[in-house]
Amino acid sequence: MTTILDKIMEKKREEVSLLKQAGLSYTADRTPVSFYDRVIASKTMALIAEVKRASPSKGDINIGVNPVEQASTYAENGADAVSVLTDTPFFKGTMDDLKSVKENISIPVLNKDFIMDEVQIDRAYASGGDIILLIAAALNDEEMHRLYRHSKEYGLDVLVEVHDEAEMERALKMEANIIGINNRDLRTFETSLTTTERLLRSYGKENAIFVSESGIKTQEDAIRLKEAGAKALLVGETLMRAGNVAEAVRSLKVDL
Ligand SMILES: O=P(O)(O)OC[C@@H](O)[C@@H](O)c1c[nH]c2ccccc12
Repeated sequence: MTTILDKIMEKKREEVSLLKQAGLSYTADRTPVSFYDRVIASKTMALIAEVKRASPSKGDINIGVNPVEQASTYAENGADAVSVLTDTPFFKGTMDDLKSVKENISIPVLNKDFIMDEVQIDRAYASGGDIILLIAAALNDEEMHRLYRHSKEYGLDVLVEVHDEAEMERALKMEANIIGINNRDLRTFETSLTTTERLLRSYGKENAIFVSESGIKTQEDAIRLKEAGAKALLVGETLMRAGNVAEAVRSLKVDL
């Protein structure tokens, strides 16, 4: 069965090959802002607030959003990082979104994309990204290790995303210090917060920051995930659709 993740990765392969053909050299001299250090020092559950115009599972979510305004509202109301979707074909985001957001806020910025090659990490670093996403379901161990190491050479934080026990084992084995548990199955789109609860019952004592991702709507959800052992949340759709974004951000920041 070809899943949506397969389709995305296939399309991404074309994008990466064009990117390499273009032969641009990405140069920058900057020190990324650490999300890890911020979470370790925080007395509240950390919030990664996402700029997400559209998605394959939901279609258009908030197509008219101004990414800079949205991200600034996130930052001003206590978000600990902003995630910017930069995939265009499936999520309608761009690298320019990431750059303009970075220019306007000081909290760390996550380059949310489907990374499969070093060149995307070079570009993320040069564009102001502070955190890289590596999706275990989309990469084998050799790729994960290689891309993880490459990110670390720039001083970038890496969020390793898992969805089940086998992927969690792989993330822990490579000593990832920030592990995202995606409540959404990228193959079927089925979303349930019990994914975080189940995985943290088995692995919650391990030495990593666990980020619960996707399908988070209310303060009750945030409290439930805190009780499961998550130290951070990644929230997109709820914030993109909120009538009062500032209030929605504040309601998701709960004490640890
Ligand atoms: O909009 P939600 O349900 O709050 O989800 C946010 C985020 O977790 C989701 O966008 C996401 C998690 N992992 C991903 C990997 C690729 C693209 C997107 C994602």
